[in-house]
Amino acid sequence: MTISHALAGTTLTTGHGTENDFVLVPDPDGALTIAPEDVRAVCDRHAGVGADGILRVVRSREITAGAEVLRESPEAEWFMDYRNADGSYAEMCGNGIRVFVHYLRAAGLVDLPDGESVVVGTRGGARRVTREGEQYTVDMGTWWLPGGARAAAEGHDVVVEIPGLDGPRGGLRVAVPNPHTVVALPDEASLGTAHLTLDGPLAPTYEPVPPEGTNLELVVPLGEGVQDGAPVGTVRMRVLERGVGETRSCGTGTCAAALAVRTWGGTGSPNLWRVLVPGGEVRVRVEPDTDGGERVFLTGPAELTADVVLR
Ligand SMILES: N[C@@H](CCC[C@H](N)C(=O)O)C(=O)O
Repeated sequence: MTISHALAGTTLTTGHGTENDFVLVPDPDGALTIAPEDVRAVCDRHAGVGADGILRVVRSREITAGAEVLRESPEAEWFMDYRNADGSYAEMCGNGIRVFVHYLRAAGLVDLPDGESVVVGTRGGARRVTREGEQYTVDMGTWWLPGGARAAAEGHDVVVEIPGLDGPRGGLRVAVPNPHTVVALPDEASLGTAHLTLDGPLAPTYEPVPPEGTNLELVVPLGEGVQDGAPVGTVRMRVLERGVGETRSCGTGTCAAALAVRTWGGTGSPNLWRVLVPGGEVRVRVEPDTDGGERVFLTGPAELTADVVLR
């Protein structure tokens, strides 16, 4: 690992949300310029610290994307500057933002009593995060189907070839707001046989190719039940993340998975979902928005694991 002088000597913190893991880089005054190769070096699991991505902790006023967020949400003091392990930027990270808020609390940068919330800037806009005991609920904002009503009616708008599975599958694109493609599989056995890798001959192919890339979720709907008097659906999921590879969880991906299965289920499909991932379990809730659309909420845990000083 070669860490540039920009990060050498910095104390970083590692953490995860359902085992989707991150390195937090404190940079409150926006003094750091982190090159893509620095991100790759830190995230390298063999020669670096090892993580699915980094979360730079910076004040919104210190970063151009944060200044835009502040115009809409002046209370968003802190900005989650998320980078995938390959150094690329993404609009939003649903697991990362819970870990980010947990870090803000642990570092004494916010006071967040149980039941209260904090607004955090992201490249996808401002997001309100509410503490619920040891868990956090994120208002992930509005969601949409890039393929529109036609994709909803047909149930898919892209054809995906996934090595390890027998033949092409229909995928439904979901924006939350980062891009996802959700593919349904009939059973958990086929979920296990799929190859999920970003590069080389075993990488999935898409027709049409998503212009901004995509995260890919393979889902197996596991049925519906009732919880506290409300219908709740359950989904098992594996995910191949854009800019990372297969991860043990993806928060925006769990939202996309629940939203796709709910779309396929049609009217009367639950608004509450349990999504089971290799790294644990999260909950996804859908509510009507004031403008006629819908908002999606993600609830799950966050952990901090270590402080690391880079040499
Ligand atoms: N793991 C994240 C999503 C991170 C961004 C994604 N790889 C992308 O490029 O869109 C999550 O928990 O949502």
